[in-house]
Amino acid sequence: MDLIVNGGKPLSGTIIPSGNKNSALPLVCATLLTDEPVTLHNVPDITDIAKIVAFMTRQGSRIDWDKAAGTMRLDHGAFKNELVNHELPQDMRSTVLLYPALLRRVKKIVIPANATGCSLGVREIDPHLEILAKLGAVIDESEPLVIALPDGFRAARHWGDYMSVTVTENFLMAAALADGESTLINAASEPHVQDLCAALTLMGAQIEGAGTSMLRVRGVKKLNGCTARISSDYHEIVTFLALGAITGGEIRVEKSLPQHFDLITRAFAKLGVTIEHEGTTAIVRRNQSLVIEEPYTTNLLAKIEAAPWPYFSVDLLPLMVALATRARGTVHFWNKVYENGFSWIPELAKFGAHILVSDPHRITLFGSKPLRPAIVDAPYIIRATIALYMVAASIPGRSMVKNADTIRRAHPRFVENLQTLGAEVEWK
Ligand SMILES: CC(=O)N[C@H]1[C@@H](OP(=O)(O)OP(=O)(O)OC[C@H]2O[C@@H](n3ccc(=O)[nH]c3=O)[C@H](O)[C@@H]2O)O[C@H](CO)[C@@H](O)[C@@H]1O
Ligand SMILES: C=C(OP(=O)(O)O)C(=O)O
Repeated sequence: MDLIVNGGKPLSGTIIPSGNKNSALPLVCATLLTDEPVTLHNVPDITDIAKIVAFMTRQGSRIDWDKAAGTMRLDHGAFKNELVNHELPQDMRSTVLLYPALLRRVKKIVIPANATGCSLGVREIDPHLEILAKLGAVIDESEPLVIALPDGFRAARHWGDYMSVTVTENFLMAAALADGESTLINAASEPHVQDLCAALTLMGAQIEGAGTSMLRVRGVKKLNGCTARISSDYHEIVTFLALGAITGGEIRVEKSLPQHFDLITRAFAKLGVTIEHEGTTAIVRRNQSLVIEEPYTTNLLAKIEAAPWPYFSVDLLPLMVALATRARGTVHFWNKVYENGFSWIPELAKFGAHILVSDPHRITLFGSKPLRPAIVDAPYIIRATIALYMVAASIPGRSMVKNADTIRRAHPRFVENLQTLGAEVEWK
């Protein structure tokens, strides 16, 4: 579906963000590690979650999802210990998060070729196979790849090549039920990884080091049911603040997470935007200066660089790129993670933005150039699609972001939320 945008109006109002997709997905997958019922609050009504729920339901799980209340009760007591069909959910990275629980339950799984997620980059499967093998899985290198878990998970020490979010989450889930103490060095520490640590702890797991790059897990025999809450989506909080700034409106986002915002606030400041926090409400006031900060060091440009947490998040980078098209000055963006992180820049240029792509990881953006409405194609990258919408929303006239459905993978009621802020936008 396409987004039809009549831009140029300031967006103002108050938003309550939904739950973070990247917290909700590992938490829903972790519930499969126990036969006791688990209740999750603040579950976002998004297509990635719907796909996992459909898979679990086909396997016999009982799942009651009150979408309006955001509450989900999962009971895997009747989950069949053979796969009904061997198709795992498609076109989403989080399918990999089913591996630890499925290995325990069905002992052998075929790895789908397309657990690749969005098109930000090649999404490697090797680090997943490596960690699962360390923890006791056996990889059969036939075509297609098959992983088996003949004797349950066993404890291990592993030092990953890099801080991978889903590899760390798979380590936590497998090690929680391994026989002994496991260690992961070079672990990811994103807020969603911290959420999974907290939820597994409520289920009885013994985890030390949550939020750091070294995790220690003492395996337990069994995990129990619990009630856990999914955190507000910081991607959504940043999206709405950036939308206020780019359109010149005033937006307040409630249930924000100020403890995660130091560097995010700093990135906004580099683009001439002040973000205020009143308790758990984040605020962008109307008519921000949108002047890019100049470093004191000569011959340097303002720079926003994204890398694994606690660096600025790669998933937020497109939102800052969009904002910079309206800011006066020049800024350098560096995506240290994904080799296709800027593949959508030619679409942004269709609005008239001036951007020099230095290499697949780095761009220089010359801001405040005259922009015009355009018809652009969305990439299969959630926040790059939102970034294209943001720019369209800031330009008077009718633009179209084609094939923008990818937004629904992570953001429920996105268009409805925009409309409450006064946006003229609709799905077609
Ligand atoms: C469901 C989920 O939670 N998805 C998120 C998760 O995906 P995911 O867990 O797939 O992302 P990883 O952290 O594994 O990183 C993705 C890719 O980036 C490359 N890489 C990453 C880090 C690094 O230091 N060096 C490096 O080369 C690797 O090729 C890797 O395959 O984390 C990504 C990085 O925050 C986010 O974009 C995704 O939204
Ligand atoms: C990259 C993302 O998701 P996935 O890892 O599922 O592709 C994302 O949420 O931006």
